[in-house]
Amino acid sequence: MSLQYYSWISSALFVVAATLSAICLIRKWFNSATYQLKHVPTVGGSSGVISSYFSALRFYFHGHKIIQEGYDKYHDSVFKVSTMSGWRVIICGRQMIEDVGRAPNKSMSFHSALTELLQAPYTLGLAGLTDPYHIPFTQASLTKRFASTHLDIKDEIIRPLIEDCLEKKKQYEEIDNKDPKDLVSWLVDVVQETKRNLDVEDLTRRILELNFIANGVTASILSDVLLNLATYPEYAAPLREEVERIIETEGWTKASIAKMRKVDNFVKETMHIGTGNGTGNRKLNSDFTFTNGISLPIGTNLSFATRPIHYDARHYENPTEFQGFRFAEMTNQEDYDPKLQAVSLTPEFAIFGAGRHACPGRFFATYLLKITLANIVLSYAVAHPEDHPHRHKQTWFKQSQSLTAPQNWSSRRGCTGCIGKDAHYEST
Ligand code: HEM
Repeated sequence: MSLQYYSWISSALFVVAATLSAICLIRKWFNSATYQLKHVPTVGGSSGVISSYFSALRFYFHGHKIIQEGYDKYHDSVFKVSTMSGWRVIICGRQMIEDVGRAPNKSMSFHSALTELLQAPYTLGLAGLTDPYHIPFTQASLTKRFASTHLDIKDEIIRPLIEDCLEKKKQYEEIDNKDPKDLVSWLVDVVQETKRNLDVEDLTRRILELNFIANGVTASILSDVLLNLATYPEYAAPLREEVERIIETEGWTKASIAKMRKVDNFVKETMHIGTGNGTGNRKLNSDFTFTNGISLPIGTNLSFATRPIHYDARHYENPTEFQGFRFAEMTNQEDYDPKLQAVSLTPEFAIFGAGRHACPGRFFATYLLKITLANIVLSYAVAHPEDHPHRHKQTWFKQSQSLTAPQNWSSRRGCTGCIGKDAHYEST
């Protein structure tokens, strides 16, 4: 064959390879999240293929400002931010939050979102997310039983405790029908009732997972409650008066704690004003269209703009000012409106998420926070140390902050890096 013929063949092969590569690239581009989310406005930088990585770097340290900036522009809608693991769509509007709350698991998944966020295969393990039988337990059994048993719940669990529990359980069953009051025994009950395999390592992971979900955030909020009590000592007397009045007639019961509306309010306002942005995480299992017509493609990661929602003057008067009895004062009724209680879910108070995956531990958590605050106001005067009378500023990482103190306070006392009594929260 002639040289000319070989040259023709290689040119033809080159053209075919180049065409196929171009088709693959074009297909990849049309399937990419960047293309599929092109109708969702980008905030915090550009949406270019390379430049979005610079935006993602910026998001690490200015995530809260970027989310506030997006909310200010699109407070009834959505926007997207770039993160190192891809685009995250931030949900702002009331109706859209309700849509997320109502969406079935086949449309959007809380557990897939968590698997990715927490890198579950390397941290908690996947079993707890693929067969989460301990989650409904948190809702039903824990909420029903916590009033009589919350003090018995152990902080730390590692394997001998489970084995000990199994042994005790055997004895209880043999002796009488006594209902043991600890988390391990309750979970063992669920495993046995549902005829699952009793795998000690798997149980240990689930207990650690529940501890991880439950303890950190509750302890953070308790610290924040105490810091607010120290920063605003004028609330101590009315709180103490309420606790004394109620326990004098009713004692320390679940029902008497429920009647402490000022205590409930102080805890709720602490959560309202001290929150970060990390709630309402979902990953779409299929394309999803919100009731306002906005569509998002399968695979999209979502979160709520929790903090800007809490700081929105359309929802709350002077939203960035700490008002310890804000919610009780929103109604003049004698009975505290149940919708205003700390455990209630509304799109304007999104710290516990929304809908079917809203925090099932919130009844237990707020009960613990309230009973602890009630005890503390009776027995202690809480104050900042004399040599450091202000709160420290908070550090942010991506959209989250530790809940122990808010950031960006402007102290009128002029202590740089600290938070004064007269300070106001700033929205950015
Ligand atoms: C004040 C403290 C707490 C806060 C602010 C909080 C917040 C949250 C949030 C935002 C979610 C996700 C909801 C959503 O995306 O719609 C969640 C889920 C969850 N929380 Fe909490 N939580 C707290 C305490 C607790 C406690 C004490 C427990 C257990 C005793 C608990 C157990 C859970 C569980 C099991 C889930 C997963 C629900 C599911 O898979 O459907 N939480 N929590």
